[in-house]
Order: sequence, then C-alpha cells, then structure tokens
Amino acid sequence: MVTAIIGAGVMGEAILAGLIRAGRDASTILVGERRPDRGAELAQKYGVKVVPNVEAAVADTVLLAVKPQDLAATLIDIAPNLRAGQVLVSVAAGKSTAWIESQVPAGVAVVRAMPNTPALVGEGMAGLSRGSSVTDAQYAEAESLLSGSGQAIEIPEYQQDALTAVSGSGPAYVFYVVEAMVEAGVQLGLARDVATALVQQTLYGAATMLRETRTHPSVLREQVTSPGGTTAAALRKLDEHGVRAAFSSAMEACRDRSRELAQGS
Ligand SMILES: NC(=O)C1=CN([C@@H]2O[C@H](COP(=O)(O)OP(=O)(O)OC[C@H]3O[C@@H](n4cnc5c(N)ncnc54)[C@H](O)[C@@H]3O)[C@@H](O)[C@H]2O)C=CC1
Ligand SMILES: O=C(O)[C@@H]1CCC=N1
Repeated sequence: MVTAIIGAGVMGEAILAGLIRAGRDASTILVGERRPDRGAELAQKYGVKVVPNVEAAVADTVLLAVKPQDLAATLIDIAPNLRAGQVLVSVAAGKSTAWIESQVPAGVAVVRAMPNTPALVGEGMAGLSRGSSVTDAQYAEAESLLSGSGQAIEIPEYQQDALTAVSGSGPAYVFYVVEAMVEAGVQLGLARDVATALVQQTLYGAATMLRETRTHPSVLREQVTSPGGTTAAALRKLDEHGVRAAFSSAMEACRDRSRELAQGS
C-alpha cells in the first residue's frame, strides 16, 4: 500500500512525521510538494520519495494538505490520475466531501479530516467525516493516517466547522495564552527564560492533570483557588476583562470562517 501526501507544509509534515513514528516504511510514502527546496528537505529528513503531484496521485491513499484556496487547482491537476477505489483524504478547512467528490472521478472514497499541529509531536487530535461512498476498510485506512500522530475520532460532517474552532485552531489559542502569560511574567520582573520555563511546565502539568484525573476543569480550578486568596484575585480580573466571552466570540468567528472557506474565498 502506497500513501501519498500532496502539499507538505506544516500540516503535511506533521502527518508525515506521525506515519514514520507509527512505523510506516518511508519507501511506501510519496510526497508531492510544489516547492522543490521543501521537498528536498523532507526527503532528507524522512527518507521519503518526492515526486510531482500528478505522480503522487496514483498512490492507494492520497492525503491532500494544500491550503483551501489551492485545493480546486490541485484537484484539477490530479483528477486525471485518480481512479475509483482510491482513498482521498482532505485536511483543507471548510471544504466539503460533496464538493471534493464533484471534482474527482466517481468511486473515489473521499474523507474529510481536521487535524491539528500537535500531530508533529504525536499528540494531535483529528476529527474525520466520511463522504458518500466510503467502506469501513477505506475509512480505517484514512484514520490510520491521522491516528499515527495522535487521537482521531469520527464526527458527522456538519460538525466539522465547530470542531475546527475547538481543536483545529485550538493550539493557536493556547500558544496565544502562553505568550500573554510570559509577557505578564516579564512585566512582573521575572527573567524571560525563567517566565517561559514556569509557563511551559505549568501548562504541561495542568494538561496532564486534566488527562489523568478526568476531573471537570471547574473542580481543578477550585482546587487552586483559596477563598480570598491570590488566584481568586486573578480570576476576578479575567472575568472583568470578559475572557470567557472573548473565547466564545473568537470560536464563533473561527466556525464562520470555516463556513466561508467552503464557498471558496
Ligand atoms: N496549520 C494548521 O494548524 C492546520 C491546517 N489544516 C489545513 O491543512 C492544509 C495545509 O495547511 P498548512 O500546512 O498550514 O499550509 P502550508 O502553506 O504550510 O502548506 C501547504 C503546502 O502545499 C503546497 N502546495 C500547494 N499547492 C500544491 C500543489 N498543487 N501540489 C503540491 N504542493 C502544493 C505548498 O507549497 C505548501 O508547502 C490547509 O488546507 C489547512 O486548512 C488543518 C488543520 C490544522
Ligand atoms: O487557520 C487555518 O485556516 C487552519 C485550519 C485549522 C488550523 N489552521
């Protein structure tokens, strides 16, 4: 079974790294990347073969990791080389299976997936949705592309825009919060490297508590919050600045942008 990754930028590399980490033989992976220097970099780093995207398109399973705005042109390029029975997995934000199916030969099994960048370190979270003609075996093959780099769940396609707002874009919100905490620590007089180390380990520890205790986050937050203490003073300020409401409206904007991308803009 040969797997191809067409578009090997941030996300394409994250999935490629996951496949290699999961034990997939590099000789069974083709990369179709239009930037020659980027292709050469990945060939050297992972031992995969880099080929023109039209050649990559003949693989048993083809993962498309180009920008949503580049997907139509990419499908026009590769459609003549696709055939019924192949599995085509797209990670392009907003792009529906129905639309992709309309661009490729009948019988190609289309799966829409929304991964995230922690896939690069084996801790990704991906949501997958089947198109109109995907067998269980074909779905399992698509899932194996993503599960090598973290967790993968199946969701109804109408929920893909919401999932994008939570886990697809979610790492960016976390990194944004980290930046804000480090800057605030520096403002409070800590050296930048000290503030960075404190924030990183705090994030890692809190994430590990969430995963290992399986306790509701509000309970974990209360454990930190002594009555009349320091944390209560900080949380009151976060509420005063509307941080919860800001997350709600940011994630609605993310969902809406995913819907707009479906229309091609
Ligand atoms: N970056 C992220 O956190 C996530 C991105 N995605 C989706 O993944 C896709 C890729 O995003 P990124 O990796 O961030 O973009 P990127 O810009 O880093 O990578 C896209 C790559 O595709 C290549 N490319 C474009 N057209 C091509 C073609 N016709 N043939 C061969 N190569 C071609 C580009 O040279 C580039 O290397 C997007 O559709 C995005 O919606 C999904 C989940 C998370
Ligand atoms: O920002 C974007 O459009 C992509 C999709 C999800 C994460 N990054």
